[in-house]
Amino acid sequence: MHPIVAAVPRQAWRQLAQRAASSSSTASSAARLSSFARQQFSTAAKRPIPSFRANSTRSYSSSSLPPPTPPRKKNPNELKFWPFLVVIALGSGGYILLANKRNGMPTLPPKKDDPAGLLAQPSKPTPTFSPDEVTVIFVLGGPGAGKGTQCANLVKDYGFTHLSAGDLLRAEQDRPGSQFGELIKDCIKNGAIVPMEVTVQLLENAMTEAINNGTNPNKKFLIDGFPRKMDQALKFEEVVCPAKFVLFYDCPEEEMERRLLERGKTSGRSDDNIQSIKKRFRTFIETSMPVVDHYEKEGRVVKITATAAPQKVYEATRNEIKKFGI
Ligand SMILES: Nc1ncnc2c1ncn2[C@@H]1O[C@H](COP(=O)(O)OP(=O)(O)O)[C@@H](O)[C@H]1O
Ligand SMILES: O=c1ccn([C@@H]2O[C@H](COP(=O)(O)OP(=O)(O)O)[C@@H](O)[C@H]2O)c(=O)[nH]1
Repeated sequence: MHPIVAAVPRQAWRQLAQRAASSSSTASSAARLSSFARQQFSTAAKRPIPSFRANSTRSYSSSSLPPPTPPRKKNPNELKFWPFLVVIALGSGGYILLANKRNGMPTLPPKKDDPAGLLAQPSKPTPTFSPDEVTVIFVLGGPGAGKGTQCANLVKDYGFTHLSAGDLLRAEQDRPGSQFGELIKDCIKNGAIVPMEVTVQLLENAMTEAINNGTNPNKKFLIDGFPRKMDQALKFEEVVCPAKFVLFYDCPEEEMERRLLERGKTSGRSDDNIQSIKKRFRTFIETSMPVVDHYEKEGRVVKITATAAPQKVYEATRNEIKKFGI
């Protein structure tokens, strides 16, 4: 039996035969069709439906030819191919037209001094500051973990310059005429991260100023609350200065929340309220912790438990940074 014949559902054949019987002008043609259908069902039940894949190499000899195909009723659900052909034809035509048009367009002349086009690729920038001359330590931890408190201690004893990314952003937000004021205000209130270009530039400017005005002769910087997102981390180390290591203050959320609500009584900060605090915690977990994990994998994280009293946390900090020659 022909594969298409075998694949026609039994119900369809029956309907076909019945319709033919009722509409046919001669009873004999209806009977012929009906008997043909019966024959097909009985053989179809015995023979498996041929699989095109299994028989793809088989050739039919004339003796094994399938029986004559019965008249085929058009299936209203049958997939129409002509719309696909039209789409393919139109697409190919459009492509050819475009390609021909481009052929006539002028192209950039090859550079004489760069025949291989290597200079066309932007080269990796050299950081503004060399880590051999400038020491950068990133200070990370959740909001309220005590980063600012510990940085103040380190400044006193080690002569670091403390640059808080949050403080720099708040100053830029309040600077008259700043084009980023509104954006920064919005981000801080919602605990979101300000686009890295702004923060990286503010930090680089502050470092340059501290080095140039002689307030930081030993060129040691604590960069507090930064980087809070992977793109910032990569960008800063690429264009400004690679960091020596990361000081990470680890503190549970309940404790940080308690500290921030207490700080909020006097800080005047737009984000030291419970709604903003919750958003900041979320950003910290989702966006900033991956930065810590990244540096941890590189063996560049000094992790300090920040739940004890400030002085105890500071002692732990001193002990740990000794290991990095500080
Ligand atoms: N170890 C600590 N124990 C209790 N309170 C602390 C501790 N460290 C800091 N604080 C207080 O918690 C609040 C948040 O500290 P801060 O240093 O401003 O955190 P961060 O810079 O990480 O946001 C401040 O009010 C600070 O005085
Ligand atoms: O690199 C940074 C650092 C801070 N912020 C924004 O500044 C806010 C306050 O940061 P800060 O470090 O001053 O405070 P913390 O949340 O650590 O208490 C953050 O929630 C962010 O909205 C930012 O966008 N990028």
